[in-house]
Order: sequence, then C-alpha cells, then structure tokens
Amino acid sequence: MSSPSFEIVRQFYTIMNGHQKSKAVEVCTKLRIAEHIAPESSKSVGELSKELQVHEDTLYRFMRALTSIGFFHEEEITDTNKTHGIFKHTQLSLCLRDQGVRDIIQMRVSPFQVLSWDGLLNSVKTGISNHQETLNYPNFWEYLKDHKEEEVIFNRSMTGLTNQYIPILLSFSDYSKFEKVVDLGGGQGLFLKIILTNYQNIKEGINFDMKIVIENNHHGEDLDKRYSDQSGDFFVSVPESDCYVLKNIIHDWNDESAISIFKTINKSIRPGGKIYVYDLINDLNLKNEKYPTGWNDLNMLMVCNGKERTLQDLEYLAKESGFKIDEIRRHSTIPNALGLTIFSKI
Ligand SMILES: C[S@@+](CC[C@H](N)C(=O)[O-])C[C@H]1O[C@@H](n2cnc3c(N)ncnc32)[C@H](O)[C@@H]1O
Repeated sequence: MSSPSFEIVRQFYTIMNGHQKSKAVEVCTKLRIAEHIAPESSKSVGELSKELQVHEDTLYRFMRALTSIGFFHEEEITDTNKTHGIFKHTQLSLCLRDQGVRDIIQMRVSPFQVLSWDGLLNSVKTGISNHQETLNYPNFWEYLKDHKEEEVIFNRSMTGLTNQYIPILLSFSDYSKFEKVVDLGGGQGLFLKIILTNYQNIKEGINFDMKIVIENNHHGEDLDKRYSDQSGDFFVSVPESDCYVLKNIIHDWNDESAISIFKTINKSIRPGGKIYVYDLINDLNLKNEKYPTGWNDLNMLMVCNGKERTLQDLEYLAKESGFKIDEIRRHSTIPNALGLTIFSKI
C-alpha cells in the first residue's frame, strides 16, 4: 500500500487534535476574551494582555491558533510602527459573548462528560457505559446530585439549547386542546413558560423535575400564575394531566428505563391525553456525512446509556408501555433537528 497523501494526513491530523481546539475555546471563554473586544472594533494583543493580566506573547500565539478555526480575525497592519496582533471579532467569536453559548461550552468540557468518554473503548466492547467504574456513580443524574456546580451548568446549558430551539418547536406543536400540561424533566422551566405564554387555553402547567433541580429554580416576579414547579421522580409517580411533555428525556435512557417512564405516565394520564416526545428521530436512511447526529447518539450512550431512536424504536417503547404513536411532526426545512412524536393510550 502506498503511503497516505499529504492532504489525507492533514485531514487526519485535524480530526485528532479536536480536543485541543475544544480546550482552547473553553479557555477563551474562561478568560472572557470575547467580552474584551467590542463587536464593531478591534484591539491589540498588548492592550488585551494588560486587561486580562496574561502573558502577552503567549496570548498572541493562543489567539493566532484560534483564528485558524474561525474565532477572531487578525487584521492586516498597514501602519509601519505596528507589526502584528490586532484582533477583531468573527461571527463565531462574537457568540462567545452569549451566556447560553458559554454554558454549552462549559457543559461539554465538564468532568462528567470528559470522564464518561474515557470509557468509550469499554462501551464499544460491552454496549453500555459503566459510570460506576469510571466515576463511582450509577448514572449522570445521581452524580449531579453531589456536584452542584456541574448541575447548575448542565441545567443552564439545557435552557440555552431550549432557547435556540423554541421557534422551531413551536412551529409544529399544538397545545390548543389541553387544560393541563406537565413538563417532565423540564429543568429550569423555560419551555413550559413559553408554551403557557402562547396558549392561554391552558389552565395549569407543572414543571416537574428532581428535587435538586427544582430547589435551584429561581423565577422573576412576572411568573405566570398558571405555572408551578414540582419535585419528584418520574420512575415513581407523575401528576395527573392531559398532556405530558418529554423534551430531551427519552433519549437519556435505555429501553428498560424509558418504558418504565411511559408506564408511570400511563397510570396518571387523563382519558384522551397525549404525550409529546421531543427528541431527534434517528433516520437509518441517512448515511456517512449526511448523518452528523451519530455524534449525539454516541454521546447519549457515553453520558447516560441512552440513544437517539428510530421510529421503530419509539414504536417498540409505545407498545411495551400501553401506548401507540399517533403522529410525527418535524420541521420541514431544517434537517437533523428535534422532532415531535405524539403518543396516546391504546
Ligand atoms: C437532558 S435534561 C432535559 C431538560 C429539559 N427537558 C430540556 O429539554 O431542556 C433531563 C432532565 O431530566 C431530569 N431528570 C432526570 N432524572 C429524573 C427523574 N428520575 N425524575 C424527574 N426528572 C428527572 C434532569 O434533572 C434534567 O432536568
């Protein structure tokens, strides 16, 4: 076999140093470099290093590396007194000024995520992620109970992701027939608040989550009177309702646990009630580079022993827990986005 071409080796090298890039982006947010450069202006590395109290030459080397992946742009210098090191924003670096984006970055490099992925070899061999072995916890959720800082970052980042997704989700969701909506595992409650704002027909909305999450929820004075937080465990019991929202929940669990959640709902759902499951819908027809969601699917395995499911997988869960699938709704033009699968009791 002839040796690989220079271009192929380069491509390979770019993939292999992915962890260096994610670390650099994390450090960039920790130093708050993006906030120190105003959106429409530029700043020299000398000024930046003074403001940030960091080593000037190293900051320059650091920022030049970041420019190569689209964060910041180094300006061409025409003034002969200055040599180099004036930076302005790009679209990517500008988004680092957003708290929601910073939370997602922090979450992605948090110890649980990184250590979980260390178990990849074992997971590929065994089909499960053994968090007891890698982290000494049965699962992510039990770990979060003892790691408040990571719990807060995780929930804030979920809220940030929800915020980005809201217009897409609302475009194909309909809550006009429900009096009561319960968001199971609703985290900080943003999605339920938006649903209530858009549907005045709903008389009551409950944001249901683990005690530690609910205790950390703080709302403003303008909180909708129909909204309430309730702590509990969706493997034990859930409030009675005619609509349950499960957004980014079912993909967190293996089949056995997912069926157990549906069975708990089955005991409390009102006649004619619906379950709205929002998850990626895994499409086996998408192959190779058309299937970027493979990384989400693998991440679900590594972090929670969950998976992104196909329609057939969801039908299996429904059948095993006394439900059927009525309908699937997705955004017509945005591929690989969250879809809505509507379940009702058989
Ligand atoms: C991936 S997050 C999704 C949060 C939110 N639905 C969203 O889409 O932004 C999963 C949520 O499930 C909650 N959760 C995990 N185990 C739970 C349990 N046994 N009972 C209730 N909530 C639970 C977590 O605390 C977390 O808020």
